[in-house]
Amino acid sequence: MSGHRRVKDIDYDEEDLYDEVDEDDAEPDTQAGLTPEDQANFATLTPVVRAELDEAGLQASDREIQDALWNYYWDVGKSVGYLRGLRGEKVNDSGLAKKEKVKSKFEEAEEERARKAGGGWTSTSLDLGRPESWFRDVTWSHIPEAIVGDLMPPMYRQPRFLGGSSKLAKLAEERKRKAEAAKVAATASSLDHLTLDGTHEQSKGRPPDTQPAAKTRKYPARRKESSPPPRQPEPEPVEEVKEVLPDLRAPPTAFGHTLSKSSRNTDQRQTLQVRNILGSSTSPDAFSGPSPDDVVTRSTKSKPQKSTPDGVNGLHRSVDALHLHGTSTEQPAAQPKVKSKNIDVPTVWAETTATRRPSAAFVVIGHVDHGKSTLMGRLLLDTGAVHQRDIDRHRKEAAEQGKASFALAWVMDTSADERDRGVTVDIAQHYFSTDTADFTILDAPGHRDFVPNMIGGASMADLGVLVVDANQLESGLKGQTREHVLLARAVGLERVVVAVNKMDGAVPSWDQHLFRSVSEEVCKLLTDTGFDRDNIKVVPCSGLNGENVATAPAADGPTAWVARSSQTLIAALDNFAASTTTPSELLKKPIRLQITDIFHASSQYPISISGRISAGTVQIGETIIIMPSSVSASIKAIDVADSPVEYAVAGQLVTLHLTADDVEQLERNVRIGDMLCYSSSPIEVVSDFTVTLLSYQPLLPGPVEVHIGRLQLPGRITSLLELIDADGGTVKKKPRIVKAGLRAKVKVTVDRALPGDVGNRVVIRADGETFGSGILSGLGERWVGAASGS
Ligand SMILES: Nc1nc2c(ncn2[C@@H]2O[C@H](COP(=O)(O)OP(=O)(O)OP(=O)(O)O)[C@@H](O)[C@H]2O)c(=O)[nH]1
Repeated sequence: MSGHRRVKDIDYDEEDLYDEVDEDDAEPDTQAGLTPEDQANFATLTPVVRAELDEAGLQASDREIQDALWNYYWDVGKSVGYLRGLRGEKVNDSGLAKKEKVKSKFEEAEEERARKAGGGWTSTSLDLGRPESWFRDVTWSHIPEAIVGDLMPPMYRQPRFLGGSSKLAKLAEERKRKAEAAKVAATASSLDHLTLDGTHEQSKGRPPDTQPAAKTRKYPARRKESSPPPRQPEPEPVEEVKEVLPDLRAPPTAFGHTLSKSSRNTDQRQTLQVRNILGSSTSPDAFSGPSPDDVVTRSTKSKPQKSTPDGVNGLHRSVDALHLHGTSTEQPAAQPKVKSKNIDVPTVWAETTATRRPSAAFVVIGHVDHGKSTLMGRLLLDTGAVHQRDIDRHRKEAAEQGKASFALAWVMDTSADERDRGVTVDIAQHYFSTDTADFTILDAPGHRDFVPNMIGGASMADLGVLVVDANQLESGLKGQTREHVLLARAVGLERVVVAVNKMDGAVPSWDQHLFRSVSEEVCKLLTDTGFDRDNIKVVPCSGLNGENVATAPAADGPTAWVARSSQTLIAALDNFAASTTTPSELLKKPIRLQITDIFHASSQYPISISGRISAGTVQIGETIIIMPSSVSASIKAIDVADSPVEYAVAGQLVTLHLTADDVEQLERNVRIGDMLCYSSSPIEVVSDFTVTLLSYQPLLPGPVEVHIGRLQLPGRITSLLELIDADGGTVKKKPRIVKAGLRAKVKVTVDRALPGDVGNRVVIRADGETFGSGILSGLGERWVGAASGS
């Protein structure tokens, strides 16, 4: 249990704010910190599980039952199953007949390998499970590599739950495990096939000419992270040759030898030749260098670099950046020249204001399943951004999976994972236009496991659309409705449209009283969190049926009051878009863009990144650097809302198509959360900073997660500097603890290089909860390690 969780459970009084806190005395009460909903669930479900165990003639303590319920998200069946398993093992331990467990092929292979390796310990001898499963239930993110390398096998059974792992995390883990097992099997079989010494079995599947063609990877291939450096494959153990079979096949090619790295490869000459072409005759890995094709392509492409006085080719500017920050680990590459039109963007932008359509980006927030994705699918359908035939296709596919009601949501939830789970995982970005304005939708996940993605999405938005299920307000107020509202304010959003959704499902349908009470409660929550009442618009609607989304509902029947007195969701958005402007001073500042996505947009562009420009302007042909690595690149093309433009300004969400002489170097050094800037005015890269924040939970020095937009870093609160009042005046220096609801200045140290500016919005989280948020008010020591922070 982390320090923060302990602090949450401390029953302290005002005195404790300034006196010593003995953490050892602060033993948690296991029930403390539970929401009333959790407690109600325990109260109702514990007897149900007990009854099922009684039926099976088994006993369990309340604590065991509740631990199981907590872990399995109140799933009675799974909890009973777990506890039965637990009891079954105890019976076996006490000497009764033990059931023979049928071993999977994977387990058998693993045991065999362990036995051959001669280790004194096998996974079954102590029944510890496989090493990769020891920490499966532990929701550690960001384990420093050094620690991972030193992990020792625990000499006790790793509990199968109580690690705080969520159901979703388990699902994902299970899926990943299956995929890895399939990959291992596939790799093994293809390596068998490449063992060209006559010892392998004949293929048992289809003959080669009937094997399905390998799938080629199609663009766009969006990636969430930059490509990891090529891994050195581990040498495969060479199996004993037991029986020599007649070799009926053609001799292997040199490439085949190199690929299989067979120790029985007799054609050393050919293999060496290949390695020489690759330029690494000493390399143990044939793929650690560029391919022969790459070598040929590069030799025909490479031209001598021109050095220009303004440093457009990037060399001296990048070197400057290296001196300034000491974070780059590699020499910056000279940039290919991309022609810039040298547009005076701030002036042109000001001159064209009158002719531009209003535009805004909004983040869709709210509790899980309150209908965010469905409502956005509806908006896209009703504004013509997606076609009815696409929805029909989604409906058919969704119906095949027994999820017909998710057809509209599938417009937003495009990944297989999201569709399987029925929840949004990452931020989806879509565009639509109304008669008067252009919009970008950032659909945020509602589930608490994906709050970091929600923070990233909200940081890119001009306004929020809070979707509330009219019939489930309570669950939302206890869950992510409240947290999302808090975070939306924390990242600086000031305006919000509340969509009181699923009004069709109210009893009675479109109940006006229900709408009034829901809107009053939500408005109170918003104003209590700091939103101005004038900046809140509330509309009743049904995303599923489309009533009051793009068009007003029927003027008679249950929706008559809506048609009479409420604006549509689109009208509310149009109003806000009309008042969305970017201050002209912001355009004159140096460029700042936090990278929120990295991908290959097309074969034309080696690497593309997207994000919101928070200050300054960019135009085609400019050379930029990416911090903390200081790697430089040229802007080859720019897209705004999927359309090509010549320049873009602060406030816009853009995709920049980048190029560099050394694209691999660029790819290696760009990561989500990095900042794009000019080398002439680079962002500081620090290892600690001061944040002026409002605390939502009691704060003590200890480990935390730092969120700045899409950047998420492990770190720790190293000191509580002072408590302050609303005007920033000092109330108390060096408090021992910051009570929830107080303002404070706090020093935070991060474990990786942090590119940051004073004024950035910072969210501090720990244990999956938000502990405070505020503004970066002081930069600390410059980061001196590698840019990756490893
Ligand atoms: N009756 C009714 N059901 C709706 C409405 N909107 C959404 N639903 C249903 O609510 C369920 C959840 O909808 P989603 O759109 O996936 O909810 P979400 O808020 O996006 O969920 P996450 O992405 O997981 O946060 C689906 O079964 C929808 O069909 C509505 O207006 N009326």
